[in-house]
Amino acid sequence: MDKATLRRIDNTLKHLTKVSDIESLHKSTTTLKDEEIPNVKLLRSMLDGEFHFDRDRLRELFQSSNTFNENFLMKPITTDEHREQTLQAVSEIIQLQLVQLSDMEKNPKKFLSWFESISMCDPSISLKFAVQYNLWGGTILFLGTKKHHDKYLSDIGSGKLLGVFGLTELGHGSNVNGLETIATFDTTTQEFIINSPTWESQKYWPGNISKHGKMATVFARLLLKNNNSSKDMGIHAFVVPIRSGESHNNKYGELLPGVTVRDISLKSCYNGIDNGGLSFKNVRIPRENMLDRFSRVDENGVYHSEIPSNRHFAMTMSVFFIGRLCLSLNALCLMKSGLSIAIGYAKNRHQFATTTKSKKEIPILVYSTTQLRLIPYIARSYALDCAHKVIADLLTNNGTNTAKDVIHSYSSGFKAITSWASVESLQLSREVLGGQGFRLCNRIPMLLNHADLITTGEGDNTVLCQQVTKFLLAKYHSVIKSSEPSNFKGELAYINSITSQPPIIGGGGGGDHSLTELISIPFHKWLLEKREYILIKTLHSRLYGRLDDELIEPNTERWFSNWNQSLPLCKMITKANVDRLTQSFFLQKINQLASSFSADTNTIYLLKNLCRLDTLCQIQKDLGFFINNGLLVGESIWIQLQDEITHLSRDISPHAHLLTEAFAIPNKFNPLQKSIE
Ligand SMILES: Cc1cc2nc3c(=O)[nH]c(=O)nc-3n(C[C@H](O)[C@H](O)[C@H](O)COP(=O)(O)OP(=O)(O)OC[C@H]3O[C@@H](n4cnc5c(N)ncnc54)[C@H](O)[C@@H]3O)c2cc1C
Repeated sequence: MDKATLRRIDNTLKHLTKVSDIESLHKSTTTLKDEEIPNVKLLRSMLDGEFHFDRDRLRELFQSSNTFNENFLMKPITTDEHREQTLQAVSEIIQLQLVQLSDMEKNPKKFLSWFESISMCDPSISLKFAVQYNLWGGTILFLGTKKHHDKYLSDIGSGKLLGVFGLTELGHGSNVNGLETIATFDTTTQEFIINSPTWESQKYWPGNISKHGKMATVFARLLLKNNNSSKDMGIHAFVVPIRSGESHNNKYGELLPGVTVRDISLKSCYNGIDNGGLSFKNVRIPRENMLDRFSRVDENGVYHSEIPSNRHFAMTMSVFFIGRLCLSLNALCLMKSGLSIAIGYAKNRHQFATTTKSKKEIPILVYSTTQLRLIPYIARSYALDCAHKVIADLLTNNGTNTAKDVIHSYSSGFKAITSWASVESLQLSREVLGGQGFRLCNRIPMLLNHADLITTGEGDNTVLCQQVTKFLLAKYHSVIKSSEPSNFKGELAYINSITSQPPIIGGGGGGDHSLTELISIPFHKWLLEKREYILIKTLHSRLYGRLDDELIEPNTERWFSNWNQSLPLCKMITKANVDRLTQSFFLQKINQLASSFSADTNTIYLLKNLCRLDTLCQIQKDLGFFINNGLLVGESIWIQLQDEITHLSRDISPHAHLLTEAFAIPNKFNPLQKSIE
């Protein structure tokens, strides 16, 4: 052990002897009494949910197996060593047999819970699963048919057949509809011929490509002969073998003829994943390798499709919502991990005394600025955790009844907002650790880099916000132009019951908001609903013109110009939508817990305060909007709001360590805990 680590252990132990001081300082700043300590077991049971046994088995594995030691944080290791360790970790998780690949479809709640748990260790491990199960396995499961399922799924699930998901190209990332890779059908040999016609058309970024992958699902433009020319049928997915079986020189096999691979090598994160570039020259695959759930090519080269050509691409892409939700949970888990470490540090790190006379330095968690850096994000973690659980319930209980466009919107919006929140919180956690926050062994900088990737992976957040907005706008437009222009349904049904005045909660009088009102959950709900509605209405009138005015034709230059000017609104609308859903879903889970046999009033009280704090913080981020629209009034509203957030954070802070203890991050991944052991 190096000297610095020993010093850290020593300091930590010293700090631990001062627990009573910390408690007394906290006591003076809290409104909760000692006997009102929340029940950490109850909190943990809420977060772990119904698959808590599976989660515990994973935690035991991470704690006991050396494969899960994060060697790359302690000393330089080679990229190859990291990649092999990641693969070994994947294999040890698979051996537990906690989920089946088919659970993505049959039991998404179980799959999502499992995915969040595997996000606790080195993030390369969960991303390796995202590639192997969600992307490579997911394309076979969701876009393939029985023949593909029978042939591949079992070996993909067991990790025997490692694969690649080749969608993104060097030239096209967000705009995947512009891909250039080509699949032409040869009727004489009954084969598709795969080609990368340009440098930009190489598949770029796929994990498992540089080293481990044997096969790939390749998204390519299907070209079919039409008299003497060829007709572009749009983007379709094909299974393409890329490596041979084990060879003398290489246990992962040699590249097959016509396949070229480039290694992307070191990145700022996920270095346990072998990302790379992949291109094809006249690679032939049999006709049955086309993933034909939605469309197929018969032996005469004739195309058949279940769905209209203009919907084909959207349908193909819509099956990936589960992968996006997994990454969202990944970001959430990184945020929880960072908060666990930062709270442990802030509770034990002492700087300055309260008075010049006093020799006793106080824990930095007592400072309101430290509380404000961490406690609102603990609240956000609980709120987003519960929201993801409600979405998982919807997917599992309603199955196909939950409309695809709703799920696409949820997965896109929540992935965007959760990953942005994760990056923000990890940056603040890093700052709370001061200089220690730069040491890789303390995990925070590593977690931050990984959370950052999730803002881009599985769809760039900014682009996803446009998709959420388009979904909401279309719903709004269909009602506005209908014969019942005020009868909103489904996702917008909340608009029907928004009152013009806020719910009256002991009113403040004189135009100011009373404290009761400011912390009132129904008032928060009203504010969130109003914001989303006003934003959608504003964007709608910008794009379509006023109702009695000329309509602006969609898909025209004028439309694009308006749309482009309005893009900042897309981010605001997505945030407003996700915030409204988050509050509603969080309350749903709190109420569920409150009605359970084991619930106690103190824990429920604390959870409701977390809900209040989370919503107030989201409102504060958009304060200008609320004031400008007359939803929040009074000259001193800005300081009232800040004070309320500060007070709530202060009141919750004595329980911060219990709240993060309930995240149950294994000690191995908590550097402070590790040194105490
Ligand atoms: C570590 C890693 C692993 C990956 N693994 C895989 C994999 O296994 N398989 C795979 O297929 N892909 C993979 N990807 C690719 C990933 O999905 C893409 O990086 C992502 O979709 C974004 O595409 P891009 O990088 O080309 O960015 P671009 O699309 O070029 O975006 C660049 C910027 O332009 C902005 N922008 C683009 N279009 C618009 C618009 N219409 N309006 C406003 N702004 C816009 C974006 O917001 C972004 O800020 C991986 C990427 C990384 C980094």
